[in-house]
Amino acid sequence: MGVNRIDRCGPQNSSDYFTVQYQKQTINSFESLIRIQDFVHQHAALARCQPQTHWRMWKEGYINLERRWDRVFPVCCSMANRQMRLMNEARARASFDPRELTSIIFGGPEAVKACEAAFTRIEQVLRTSDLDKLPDTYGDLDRTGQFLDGLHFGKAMVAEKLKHGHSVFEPITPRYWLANASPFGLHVVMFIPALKLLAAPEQLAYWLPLAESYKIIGAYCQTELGHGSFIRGLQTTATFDPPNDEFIIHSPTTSSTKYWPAGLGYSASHAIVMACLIIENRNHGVHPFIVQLRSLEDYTPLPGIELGDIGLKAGYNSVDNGYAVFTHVRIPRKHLLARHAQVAPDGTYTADSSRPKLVYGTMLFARGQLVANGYLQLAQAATIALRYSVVREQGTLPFTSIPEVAELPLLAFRAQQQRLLTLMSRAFALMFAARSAGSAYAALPDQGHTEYRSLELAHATLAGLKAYATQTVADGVEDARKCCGGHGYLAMSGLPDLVATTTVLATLEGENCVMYQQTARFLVKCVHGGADIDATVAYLQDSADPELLRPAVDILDSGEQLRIFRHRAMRLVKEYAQAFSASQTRDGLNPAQAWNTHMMGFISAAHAHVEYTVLQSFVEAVHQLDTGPTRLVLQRLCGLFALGCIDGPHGLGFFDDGHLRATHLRRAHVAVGELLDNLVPDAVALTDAWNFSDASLASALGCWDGNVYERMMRWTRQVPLNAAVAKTGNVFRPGFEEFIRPILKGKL
Ligand SMILES: Cc1cc2nc3c(=O)[nH]c(=O)nc-3n(C[C@H](O)[C@H](O)[C@H](O)COP(=O)(O)OP(=O)(O)OC[C@H]3O[C@@H](n4cnc5c(N)ncnc54)[C@H](O)[C@@H]3O)c2cc1C
Repeated sequence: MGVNRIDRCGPQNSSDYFTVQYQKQTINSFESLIRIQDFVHQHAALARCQPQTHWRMWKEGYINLERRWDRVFPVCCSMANRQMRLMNEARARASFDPRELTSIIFGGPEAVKACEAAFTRIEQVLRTSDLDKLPDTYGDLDRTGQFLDGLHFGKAMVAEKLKHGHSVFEPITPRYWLANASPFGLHVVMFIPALKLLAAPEQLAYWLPLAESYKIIGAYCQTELGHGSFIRGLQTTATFDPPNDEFIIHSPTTSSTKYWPAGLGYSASHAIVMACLIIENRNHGVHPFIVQLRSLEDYTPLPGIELGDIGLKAGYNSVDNGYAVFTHVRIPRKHLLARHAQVAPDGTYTADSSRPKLVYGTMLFARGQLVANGYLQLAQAATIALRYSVVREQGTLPFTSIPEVAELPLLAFRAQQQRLLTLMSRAFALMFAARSAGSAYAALPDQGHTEYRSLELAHATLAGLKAYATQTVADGVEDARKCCGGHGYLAMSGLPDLVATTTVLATLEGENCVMYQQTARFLVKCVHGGADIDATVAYLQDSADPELLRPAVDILDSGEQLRIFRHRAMRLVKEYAQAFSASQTRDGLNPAQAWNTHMMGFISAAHAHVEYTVLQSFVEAVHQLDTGPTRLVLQRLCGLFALGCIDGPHGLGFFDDGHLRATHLRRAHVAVGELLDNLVPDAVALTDAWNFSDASLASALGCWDGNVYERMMRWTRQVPLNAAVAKTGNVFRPGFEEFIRPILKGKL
């Protein structure tokens, strides 16, 4: 039998928890799972467990499942249909142990365990682990329903954090969306970091404990109807009133209405409001003020403050992005966050010289969070599409007839392999790049104004990486959706949600075109920079290095690839820096005109620089691993990533100065084919390595077990429209009586 014992280990008299232990050598194959099926089934029936579908606890031949029983039961009971067998066979072809890679992704076995435990707990609270049930979010949720859903998971995230003291759900939601999707997400991602960056010590001592214990809930209130990217254009005013020792927060125009801040509609009690500081008719520029929005007793808006939700969006409807109109709202003087600028009772204004940059440090921190977590959604989309491509069989290759050969799984087609495994390679590339950039923003909230130089570097690094990462993620998620054909367009595939929640990342926390330009400005400065230029950009001064200009030899070698990427970045940055100068000296343009003339070039140059650093991080991360199958699979992904960039939409920059030639491209095509041949057997194991729970994927196409068609039909029958109509003789009465019958009867 192979099963030693099954014990309850949950709350007394509860059938929810079990410890299941199997003998070491017997649980190492699919067959051994099938053998224990009857035993497991019998015990499940005795315990009256609901059969639900989830299994991801296959470890070292010994399993100690201190987890919900429902994760074990169904796979054992029903691992019978063709799709599940295909999935199982594909999984068995892996050349490496996915748990080893999981450990690399999440930072060690203990971190993996803690993360799994957090997900298990929160999925129980949210009741999302029953995969026989159509996820609520794919039912009939209107704007209000979606917001309530957001409040539900937002509250669970807060409770999990406060009770278990971890940060798993600070940057992401239980679906791996960015925390911006929770009504309380920006409280952690922007409000608290803004306090840490902008409040004076005594202010921090007062506000931080309130915020960290959720006695207040904060929003970050910057964007207005009329201005987002151009922060100096904000119009909300904070006028100092010395006799009363107060500021008066006011929205002087319609376009100054605060519009977009997450949680501002109905969730936040307080906000950090970015407003122009006016003292005796002099505008000192945009400053941060802490403003109480609602009564902490009954949550009514305070006098002079109009608040509301901005309505349905393309995504993120779980959060109440809101608007605020301030009409002469008075706040105490000490509510100006005064770490970098102060107003004395007599109206004397003092500020650090670096204040203008530091004020926007909060956005830097938020960008860092976005870079550090955005790739997870790309990995989710690749997981769904790869798993689906393993079990969906459709058609054959040209020149074969159906009786001759069985239909092929989608992943047998080269195009599908290349598209999806390239997406997988990009998810890893972004992950390693995020890690390398991590140190740039991790320390930000605690930095003082003395670190201005490192702030400038962090700003330039994160701006470009934010743009690169978010575009890669959004494009990739959309391609994964397309790779799933019609079913990928169904909400229940999980992909439309991923598309909606990632497409916006190009816009929020700094629009991507604007971000690339900020990096470009820094790079241009570095070309002419002094001796203390940072190591990450020092190559821009290497013009005399003949090594950089040497024609490419073996583009399959990672060292050579790095050189090629560096060459492209250096050439583009210098070329546009020179063009920028020439437009001024030769053509008489002023700097703004010259910049505008070459804007697209600067964006390409910044993109090339970021892509070089991303590849650099990937190559370095692979080199640091011990030799073995896991390193080999990552090395192949790294190669696929690099060659995919050369052959991608931005690849022209490698060729247009003749550094790479058509022969290189042909060589790259052959090499990509070889890499794919080696990677396809590892496709499912790569998806497993990310360790996404089925509930977090919420996808009928992408579950671990491969049971796609049965799950799709089970969920489809539960679609509220179908469930309701089933009760009325399977006729949609209102539709039939009012619209269909008149047509049929000619009574229009
Ligand atoms: C889901 C979501 C959540 C948000 N949450 C918050 C929040 O919590 N708090 C908050 O304060 N705000 C929030 N925002 C607002 C967000 O920060 C802004 O929308 C964002 O910064 C983009 O600014 P914008 O809307 O002014 O775009 P615009 O600047 O108007 O951009 C429009 C177009 O103009 C181009 N453009 C603009 N300037 C330049 C330039 N200098 N050079 C070249 N091209 C340019 C852009 O590339 C873009 O193509 C949120 C927005 C969204 C969508």
